[in-house]
Amino acid sequence: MSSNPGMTSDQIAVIKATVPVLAQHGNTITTVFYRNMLEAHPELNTIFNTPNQVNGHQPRALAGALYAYASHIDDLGALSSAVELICNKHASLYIQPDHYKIVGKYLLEAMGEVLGAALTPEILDAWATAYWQLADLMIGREKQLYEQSEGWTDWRDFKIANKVKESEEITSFYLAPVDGKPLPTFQPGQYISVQAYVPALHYAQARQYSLSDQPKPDYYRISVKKESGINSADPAPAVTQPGYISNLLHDTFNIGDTLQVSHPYGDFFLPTSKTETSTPIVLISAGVGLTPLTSMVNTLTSQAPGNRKLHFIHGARTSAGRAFKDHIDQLSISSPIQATFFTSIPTEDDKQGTDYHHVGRVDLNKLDDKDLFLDDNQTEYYICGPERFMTDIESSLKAKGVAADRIKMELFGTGGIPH
Ligand SMILES: NC(=O)C1=CN([C@@H]2O[C@H](COP(=O)(O)OP(=O)(O)OC[C@H]3O[C@@H](n4cnc5c(N)ncnc54)[C@H](OP(=O)(O)O)[C@@H]3O)[C@@H](O)[C@H]2O)C=CC1
Repeated sequence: MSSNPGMTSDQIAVIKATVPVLAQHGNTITTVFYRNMLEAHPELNTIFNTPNQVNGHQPRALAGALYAYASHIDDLGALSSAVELICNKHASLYIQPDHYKIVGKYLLEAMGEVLGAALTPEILDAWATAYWQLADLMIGREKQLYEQSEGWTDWRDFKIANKVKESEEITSFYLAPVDGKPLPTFQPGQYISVQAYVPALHYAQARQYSLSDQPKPDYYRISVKKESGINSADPAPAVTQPGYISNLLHDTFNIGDTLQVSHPYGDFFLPTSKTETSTPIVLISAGVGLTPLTSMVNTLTSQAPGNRKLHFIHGARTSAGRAFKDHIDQLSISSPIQATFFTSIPTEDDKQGTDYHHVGRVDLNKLDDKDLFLDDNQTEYYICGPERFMTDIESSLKAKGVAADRIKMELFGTGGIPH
């Protein structure tokens, strides 16, 4: 049965019939779309991640999103978590309704350019209706998110109040608002966008960084990995060239410098209902994926130090590459939390039991079931790190009998069109 009251059954049938066309031509359509739109509207380059344009990640992701939308046009509920993720990211970039007009125009034109006469007036009409149905839904959700932002509805100037090296590659930036007004709280796990002018591109770029500390009224902390562009461990790397913003932050931004920052957003978070109860929590991260989970652990240990079961599991390539090492060690002395560390490459100086517990990548089979709190069917699992890491850990938890709704993670990007 169709659950799409905004379109006629004929239009829905037409969209479904275009699914194979999108499978074949989707990437070409979105590549042409971005090229034409950014040529006509160069001011939009600040909104889109330029390296992801160059390496084709963004056109592939959009093609995957269009494919998913067409495939589920009669079951829009299946898309709700993807739409929520995208709307949060859009809100953190201050996307406005006028942007949807530009995107709609160039997307439909790109379909025409690539498909030629195969794009009949009937198909074009169905896609125009489908586009605006989704756009209106997203504009509405983004409006709600802006309304919940207590008047903070545009980029806000922040100064770097402190810059602290946390590991070989990760440095924390303490960001304080220039206007000195108290900051809104956020849910641990959420991110902010940080925008800065990139001299090499001659325009600004924005990136999302998870907030890595518990909410504080006077600063937000982000902890940024210097992206060298080498990421051979990940078969579908998010980064394939040196990161413009992460390298600028590490190399040229210092205490006292100004950046533009968005209100916190994001739908991967530990809800207040969990911080205030004693639900057992297992946090599992790899690499810089520990940042949102560090916000969660700091919030949990500051709010409910009592009887909660909390296990922080983290994998890093080396112990020198492990951020917040002393902090987590201190927390596990003063609070009833367990901490388990995996290291891929232990050095001669590393001591097992102190610097690491297990050699290799995070492997839940090396831990006892009781240390994963598997006996409690309320336990929640929060995972963050490279995409393949997250899906592997998810499979491992499911194989141990954990229900899908107790496993939380955030998969950015759609991975393109399935083959
Ligand atoms: N959603 C969010 O809020 C955030 C997400 N992230 C995500 O985290 C990822 C970046 O992590 P980064 O530090 O660059 O990762 P790295 O590639 O540097 O790897 C870090 C650690 O993860 C291990 N690892 C890599 N791939 C896997 C895998 N498939 N299975 C198990 N372990 C693995 C590595 O093992 P080895 O040494 O063997 O390679 C290493 O120990 C990005 O994908 C980023 O998007 C980061 C911060 C916030």
